[in-house]
Amino acid sequence: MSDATGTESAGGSAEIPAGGLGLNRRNLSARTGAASEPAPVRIAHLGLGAFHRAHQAWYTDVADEANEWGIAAFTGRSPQAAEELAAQDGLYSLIERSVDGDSITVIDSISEAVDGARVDRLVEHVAAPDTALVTLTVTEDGYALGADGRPDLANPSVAADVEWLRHNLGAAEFDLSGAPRTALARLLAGVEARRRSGAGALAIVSCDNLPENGELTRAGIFELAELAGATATREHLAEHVTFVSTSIDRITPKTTPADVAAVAAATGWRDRSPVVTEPFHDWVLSGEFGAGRPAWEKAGARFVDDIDPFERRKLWLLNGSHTLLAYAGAARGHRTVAEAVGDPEVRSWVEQFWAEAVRHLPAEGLDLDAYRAALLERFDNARIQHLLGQIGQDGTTKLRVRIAPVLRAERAAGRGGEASVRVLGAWVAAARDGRLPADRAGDALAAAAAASGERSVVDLLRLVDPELLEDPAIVAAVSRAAGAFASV
Ligand SMILES: NC(=O)c1ccc[n+]([C@@H]2O[C@H](COP(=O)([O-])OP(=O)(O)OC[C@H]3O[C@@H](n4cnc5c(N)ncnc54)[C@H](O)[C@@H]3O)[C@@H](O)[C@H]2O)c1
Ligand SMILES: O=P(O)(O)OC[C@@H](O)[C@@H](O)[C@H](O)[C@H](O)CO
Repeated sequence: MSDATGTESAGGSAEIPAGGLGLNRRNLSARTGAASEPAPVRIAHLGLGAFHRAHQAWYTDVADEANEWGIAAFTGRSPQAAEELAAQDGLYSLIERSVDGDSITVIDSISEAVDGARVDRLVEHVAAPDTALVTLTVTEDGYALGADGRPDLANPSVAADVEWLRHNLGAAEFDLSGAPRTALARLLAGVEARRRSGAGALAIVSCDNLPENGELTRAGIFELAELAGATATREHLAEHVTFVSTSIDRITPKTTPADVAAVAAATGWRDRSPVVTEPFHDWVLSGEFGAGRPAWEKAGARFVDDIDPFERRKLWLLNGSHTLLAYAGAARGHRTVAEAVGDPEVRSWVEQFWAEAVRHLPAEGLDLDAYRAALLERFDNARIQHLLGQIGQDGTTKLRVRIAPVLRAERAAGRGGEASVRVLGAWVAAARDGRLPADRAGDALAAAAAASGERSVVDLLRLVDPELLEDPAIVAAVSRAAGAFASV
């Protein structure tokens, strides 16, 4: 349902050229003949970031030729992305950036862009009978779950939200003055409103880089309902709400001022909020959609019974090697994925890590050799400026799901897992040297890094995955690897 202002450019300066046409539905319709009315909202989305706009909103845009599936997209923490997009009627330019040039398209599947603090609006949309699904890209941190997968009550926002839910889910009307702050609590309030409105089935579709993301979301929401003593909401969840697991893939870096200028120069649109992504895209989904969904398969999405092998392939091979590059590549002075993977030493570390990981993936149906070759090509695309500093954020959570499972599997098979150990060593060295990007573990991470000698390795690894400490050889090996990175 998008317009067709496809065009080619090769990027530009950081200046927005004077003039140009403001991007909004009236101007788009006048220029291209596209429908000027937004599609009716049938999808609510939490986490209006770059990835949602490059992935789910793009899939919906391509699939929804009849303009029937509009998205109401909510930011998670700051209103800025919603304000910028609302000023453009939800429209934005998607820059598909290949090694040869840019292809730019206006995406119009977001019908409403809303500040996440507007919990009233979210609740209204989730309760509406026309709404069929809720998608999420709130980052791994946004689920606010502890290492045991349960709501992290040590997080003050979660504790406050449980209190709010306890007082409001059973009340005749929600008191939104102290409305929930965390994504799952907001969603649970919406589900309770949907129960009251008598609307039927709803599918909740997690699109974050987490293993078993559907099941994790399901367990987190059920546990919140339990903590809030919300029996009726819990029963409604069990009867009417399904949780869909997904493996999602499209490398999407942060937009830069140069990208804004490139759109203006290539298309004439004055767009404050474009998104850059790679041409590659993949979406594998598993679960029930009781109230329907867009025909995402028209854009290449696949629906499978067992998502686990796809999920592990992507999380370990792509995200695992991204995490490797973020610490081991950065230690060698590299700034972006393409720079780091262009360093033959670092590239060989990536290949070694992949060799460890693929031993624990099914050989059938995953085409692992082709997948790895394609990954190298994607990482080599130097026109995508994917910053290692961005990828390296929240390493404790990411190492837990991307590296630790491979290392544990290698050790269980009687091998050393040297390539996985190297990633942990690079991360430990960066933590000790104060070179780590921001991490949700904050003070605990700083305290662990400040401990002396092997103690710091033990304390740091505990933050990643306490199970790693059950094998003393891992601590010794990570200490040695960290020593090697400290001297890089
Ligand atoms: N960017 C990619 O290449 C990519 C690819 C695959 C999957 N993903 C998944 O999508 C997520 C978002 O990536 P992005 O590129 O859109 O990032 P982004 O920074 O552009 O957007 C993140 C969104 O999540 C919200 N958010 C952040 N922290 C939150 C919190 N604690 N609670 C609630 N909401 C919160 C933000 O407000 C924003 O709306 C990633 O963390 C990852 O799980 C990203
Ligand atoms: O988005 P994050 O922070 O979970 O991880 C950083 C990258 O590894 C990730 O965004 C990949 O680019 C993406 O998963 C590719 O599909």
